[in-house]
Amino acid sequence: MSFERWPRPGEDGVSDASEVSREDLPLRLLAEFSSAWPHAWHPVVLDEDRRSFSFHWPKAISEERSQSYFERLLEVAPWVELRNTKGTSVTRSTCWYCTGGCTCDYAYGQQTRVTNASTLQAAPEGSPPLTAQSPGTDCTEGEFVHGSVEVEPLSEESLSSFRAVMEEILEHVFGDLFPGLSKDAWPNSANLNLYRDGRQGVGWHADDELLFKGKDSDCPVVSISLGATREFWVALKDGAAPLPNSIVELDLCNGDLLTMEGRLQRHCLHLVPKCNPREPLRDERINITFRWVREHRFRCPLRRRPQASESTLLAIAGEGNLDAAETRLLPLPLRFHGSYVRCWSMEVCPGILNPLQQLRLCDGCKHVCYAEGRPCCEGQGDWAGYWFCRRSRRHSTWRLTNKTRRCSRKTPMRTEPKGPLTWWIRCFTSTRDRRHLLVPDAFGARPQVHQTASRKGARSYEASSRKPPQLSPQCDGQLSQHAQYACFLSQRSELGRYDGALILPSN
Ligand SMILES: O=C(O)CCC(=O)C(=O)O
Ligand SMILES: [Fe+2]
Repeated sequence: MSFERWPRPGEDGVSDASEVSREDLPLRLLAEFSSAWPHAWHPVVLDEDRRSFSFHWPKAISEERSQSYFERLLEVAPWVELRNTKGTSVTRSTCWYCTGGCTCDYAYGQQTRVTNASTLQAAPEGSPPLTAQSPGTDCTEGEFVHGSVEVEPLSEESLSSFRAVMEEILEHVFGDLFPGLSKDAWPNSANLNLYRDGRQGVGWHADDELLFKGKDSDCPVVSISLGATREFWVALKDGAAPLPNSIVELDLCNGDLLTMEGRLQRHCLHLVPKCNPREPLRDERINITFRWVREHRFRCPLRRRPQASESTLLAIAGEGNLDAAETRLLPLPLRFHGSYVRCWSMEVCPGILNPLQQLRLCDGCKHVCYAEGRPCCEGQGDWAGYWFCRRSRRHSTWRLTNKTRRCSRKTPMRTEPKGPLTWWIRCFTSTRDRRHLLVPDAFGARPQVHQTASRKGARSYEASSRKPPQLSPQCDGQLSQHAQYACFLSQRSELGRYDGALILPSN
């Protein structure tokens, strides 16, 4: 599997389903209508063959605004808890919002529906909770199947505050951040998700419901993230399951905006994985996915009304014609190739990790995240045979970055190694003797031990060498035996510190 792009349709045994080109059937990307095109946007998936696109705009919404939206939604949105099959745990909470008099409700999976918050009646005082609809299947993982959904009675006040926040968010996101989209082309609905902590998530699924015509036509979605950072994965669909080695992952942080467009819902699945239980429990995260309902339900009054044919809406829905000004394609900026998927190992660890990923257990974090593993890349050279996930690698960077900032505030952090490199290895242990287990093994000969320092009751030892260290399986085994051992490796040069460390298991 190549990483700068997914296999083309029909290549490497993948399905040969390709789509009509954007030249033949115009489709404009949502990002092109934003105020920050192209500089702020990072492509996540750019697959012209499959007409599938996803772009990420980090920190599109200011921290202050995001915080305010988050707090208000947490309090006033009519959250409905979704549970697992046995009803023993909550997988996430959701609610559904529509504008413009639409009364469509939203189906999570095959049967369960959540009532449209625009049509919910405020309950008279003392009335019992509403039990919403029949049990159903949510998403594609058995784990995310849930039983009947309880909707608490809502006060008139909280319902109208909910609508007010949503209107404000719509105005800011689409009015300010997408000035090129006329108001008639704004999304007319949103699905909201609340993940109370890292134990909640959403399984592999596609937003391909009939309401959005996601299965057989272009289907734009704009997702915004508020609160805690969570991972987001996208993969090519292989039948009903994700193609394991095609997973593209990124972190969605407070205020980030992500688009999914074109036929992505037809060819791909996405997921918000649960966090590693060994990491601290993450705080709440709210996600809002704005969508365009295009096939209203039978009982919805909008079904009978003629559909608006606003030209920018036609352009992002792939329904414009070749001559219309709004649907005429803009050339993509040079830095975007026609075929690209985001590849973390190329971005963060060039030369240290092999870019070909496999879904397997990470030698760093050992997190059984999905299908007994996570996307991992093998180390190169002395690191051959060790597999690391993106988070293991990021975790170690965080430590280095913090330390570097404290030590030399005036020296900017380098992202590329410059000058002669020195490899450093550091271990924390409560027993002085244990450094002898690690350090000679790592550097072969007798290295110089540079520092000993006390850190929360544990000592830290550092050793350096001009040659990359060798961590033998034997040495790794010794590390694993001692819970206090956390060892990491970094490259430093005279001119700065290379942001490229790898972390080993701390127990
Ligand atoms: O939480 C997210 O970022 C994704 C939510 C999602 O996929 C959905 O609502 O369909
Ligand atoms: Fe989704």
